[in-house]
Amino acid sequence: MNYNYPNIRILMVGVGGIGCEVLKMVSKFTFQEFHIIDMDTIEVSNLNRQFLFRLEHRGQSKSLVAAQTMKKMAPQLNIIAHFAAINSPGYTMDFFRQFDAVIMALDNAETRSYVNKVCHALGIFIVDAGSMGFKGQANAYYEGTVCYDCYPIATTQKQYPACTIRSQPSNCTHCVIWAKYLFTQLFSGEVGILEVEGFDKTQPNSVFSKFFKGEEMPHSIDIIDHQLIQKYHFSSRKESIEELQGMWFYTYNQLNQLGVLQYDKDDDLHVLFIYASTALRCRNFNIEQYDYQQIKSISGNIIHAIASTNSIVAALEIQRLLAFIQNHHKIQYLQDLKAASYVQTGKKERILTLNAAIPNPLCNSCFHNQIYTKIDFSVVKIVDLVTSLKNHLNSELNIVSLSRIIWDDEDENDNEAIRQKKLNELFKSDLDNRLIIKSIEEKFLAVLWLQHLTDQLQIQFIPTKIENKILRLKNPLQNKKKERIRTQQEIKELKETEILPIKTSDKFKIIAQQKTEILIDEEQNEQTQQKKKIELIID
Ligand SMILES: Nc1ncnc2c1ncn2[C@@H]1O[C@H](COP(=O)(O)OP(=O)(O)OP(=O)(O)O)[C@@H](O)[C@H]1O
Ligand SMILES: [Zn+2]
Repeated sequence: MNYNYPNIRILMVGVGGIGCEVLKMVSKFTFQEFHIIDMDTIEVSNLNRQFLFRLEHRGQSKSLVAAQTMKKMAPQLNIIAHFAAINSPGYTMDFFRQFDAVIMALDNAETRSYVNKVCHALGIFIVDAGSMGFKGQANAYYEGTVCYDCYPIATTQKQYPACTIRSQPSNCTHCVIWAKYLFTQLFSGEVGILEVEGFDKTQPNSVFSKFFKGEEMPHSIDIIDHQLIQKYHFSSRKESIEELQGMWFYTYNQLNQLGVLQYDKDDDLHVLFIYASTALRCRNFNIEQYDYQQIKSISGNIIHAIASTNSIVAALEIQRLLAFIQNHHKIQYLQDLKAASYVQTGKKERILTLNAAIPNPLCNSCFHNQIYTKIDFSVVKIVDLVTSLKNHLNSELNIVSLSRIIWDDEDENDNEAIRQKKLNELFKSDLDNRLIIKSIEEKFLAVLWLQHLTDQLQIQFIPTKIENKILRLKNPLQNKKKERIRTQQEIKELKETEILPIKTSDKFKIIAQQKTEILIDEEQNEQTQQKKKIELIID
C-alpha cells in the first residue's frame, strides 16, 4: 500500500488518548506536513493509554513530546507541533486554510463545534472521533453532509469520561474527576494517579499543602486554622474557604482511619470529601462550582477511558481520511461513508450502520453563505461596520455574535449604546468575531467572519528539554495561499474569497472582494429561494 501523500497537509487537534492512537497509525505515512496541537501537559494518569508519553515526560507539553517521539519513529511524517489551544488567538482562518483535512481527537463539544464552524467556512474536510468507555464513534464531515452542529447533542448526558486530569481544569467536572482520583490515591491504596511524592499521608496539613497550595494554581489556598479541623458547616451552596477547609480536614481524618476504601457514591462521608476537594480546587482555579447534588451525581458516573476503544475509533478516523484523500472527487462515496458510524456495545455488536442524517437547514455552522475578511478591530466601530453592511445589503439588519446581540434595527436604544464602540471593545469570546446577519424582512441570512488585521500566530513556550527545532513557527499572514489539489479546488469553488489588503481609515468601507459570487438564500427552500449577490468592494 502506498501511503505517500506529499501534497496533503493535515492538522490534528488534540493529542490525548485518541490523538496518540492516530499518530501510531500514521507512522508509516508521508504527508507534506502533519501539524498537531494541544494545550495540555502530560499527567501520570495519561500514561496507561497515551503510549507516546513516559513517566519522565510528566508536566511537559503533550504535542511537543508527541512530536519529539514521532520524529524518531517516523521522520518522513514531517510533524509540526503547536503547544496551544486551537481556539486561542493567532490560530486564525489563515492558519486553518493551509490544511486539506482536520482530524479532531478531542474531549469536549465546544472545541469540536468551533473547529467544525471554521472548517465549514473554509471547506476543509473533518474527521472526528470520540469514546466513552466501550462505546465510540467516528464521523466525517464535509460540505453537503450533515455537520457536527446540525443536530444538538443530548443535554441529559449522564456519564462523564474520566479522561485527562487536567492540570488546568476549565470546568467543575474536571475538578470532580480530579477529586475522585485524589480519593483513590489517598484511600484506596492505589498509586501513580496523582503525583505521589511530597506529602505524608498521616499529616493532613502536608496532604492539603501538596494539593491545594502552590504556584501552579492561580489561587493558592493557605491552611487557615487548626481549630477548624474538627468541625465544618454544610449549610449553603457557597461555603467559605474556612468551611470548606474544615469539611476537608474533617472528612480526611475520618476516612484515613477506615483502612482501604472503595469509593461509594452513597456514602455521605465519601461524597463529602469529594465535594470539599472539588470545591477547593474550583477555588484554586477560579471556576464556578456545581452544587452538592450535581457533584455527587458526577462522581458516581465517571466512565473510564478504554485504550482499545480509542484505538478503534482512531482507525476509523484514518479510514475516513484515506477515503477522502483517495476519493475526494466522489462525493457520493463520502456520503455513503458518512452513514457508517461505529458503536461498540457490551453485546458484542460491533458496527452499527446509522442512517445518514440530512444537513439541518437551520444550522448556521454549515450553510453556504459564509464570508470572511480582515479588518482592524481596534479602529473599526460598530456603526461603521453596520452602515457598510446595510448599504451593501440594502436591508434592516439583526446581527448577533456568540455572546451578544451586536445590532438590532428593531431596537434603537440598544444600538445607540454601542454604536461608537470599536470591535475589540465588544468581542469577548472565541467566536464573537463570527457574526450571524439576518435581514429584518427575513430575506436572507449570512455569516460574516471577521479577523483582526494584525493577528499573529503566537505559540507559548514552556521550558522543556525538547529542542525547539521541532516547532516551526509561522506567521500565517505571510503564508502564501497554498495551491490546493485540483479536485478539491473544484469542490470548494464557492467558498473561495480573495482577501485583499484593507486600508483602515475612519471612513471604513467594506470589506473584501468576492472572487466568485456569494449567494444568499433564505431557508434553503428551493421554491422561495431568493438570491442576492453581495458585492463587497474595498475602497
Ligand atoms: N481547544 C483545544 N485545543 C487543543 N487541544 C484541546 C482542546 N480541547 C481539548 N484538547 C485536547 O484534547 C485532548 C483530548 O484527549 P483526552 O485523552 O482527554 O481524550 P480523548 O483523546 O478523547 O481520549 P480519552 O477520553 O480516552 O482519554 C486533550 O489532550 C486536550 O488537551
Ligand atoms: Zn450543520
